[in-house]
Amino acid sequence: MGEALVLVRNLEKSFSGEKILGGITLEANRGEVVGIVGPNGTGKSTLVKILAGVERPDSGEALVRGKLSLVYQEDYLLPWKRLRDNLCLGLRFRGGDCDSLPIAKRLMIDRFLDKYPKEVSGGTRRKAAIARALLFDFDVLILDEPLTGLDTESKDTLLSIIEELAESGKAVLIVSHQLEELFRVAHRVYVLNGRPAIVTKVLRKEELGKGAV
Ligand SMILES: Nc1ncnc2c1ncn2[C@@H]1O[C@H](COP(=O)(O)OP(=O)(O)OP(=O)(O)O)[C@@H](O)[C@H]1O
Repeated sequence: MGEALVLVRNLEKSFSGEKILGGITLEANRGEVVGIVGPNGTGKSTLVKILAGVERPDSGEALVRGKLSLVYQEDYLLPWKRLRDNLCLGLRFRGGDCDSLPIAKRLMIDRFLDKYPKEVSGGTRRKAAIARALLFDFDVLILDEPLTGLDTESKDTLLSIIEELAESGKAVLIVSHQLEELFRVAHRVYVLNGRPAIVTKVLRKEELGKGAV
């Protein structure tokens, strides 16, 4: 097993006195694609925000080793910047060249690069948010509902990219309700359930896709 790049131990979080996360423990290793599934409101996005450092846990640990790139459930594209400039935020930060963007071509959004976010479809905005995250330099990629709104070809492309990232030694953590697609790429899937949420099942590669949830 590879080195753990995401480590969550006994993580607890309450909002307004109500416990949402009731002691979550999970990990994602170098070279792994790990899924998190669970009903609406279980606390999956809260877990992602704690890993990102934008929410503070009440107790327990949530660690990311190395550089993190993240796609939130909301696209958070800057409305006053064209897609190209949105995509290039990370690249320019590192002094990179933004003229040719192969990832935009691969995700089939290259013809929209001169448009503003409000001028393109929801699926195109989603792919732009994903492309922006992929253009950062990272060890760990966390994707919160990346497949929502994507057409079949775009989903297939994104799943191929995710597999390649894992093969190149990144850890990829995906929150998704799209179980069939998630199970195609995940090495392990954590099932969260209940209020407060706990991990009720861990599905391994060999069990995935067999109606195990
Ligand atoms: N900042 C906050 N303040 C108060 N309550 C919050 C806050 N953030 C999340 N919650 C509550 O915590 C619960 C878990 O929300 P969260 O968005 O993490 O769930 P989720 O599993 O990602 O849901 P979904 O599948 O619908 O995306 C919800 O009841 C939500 O209203």
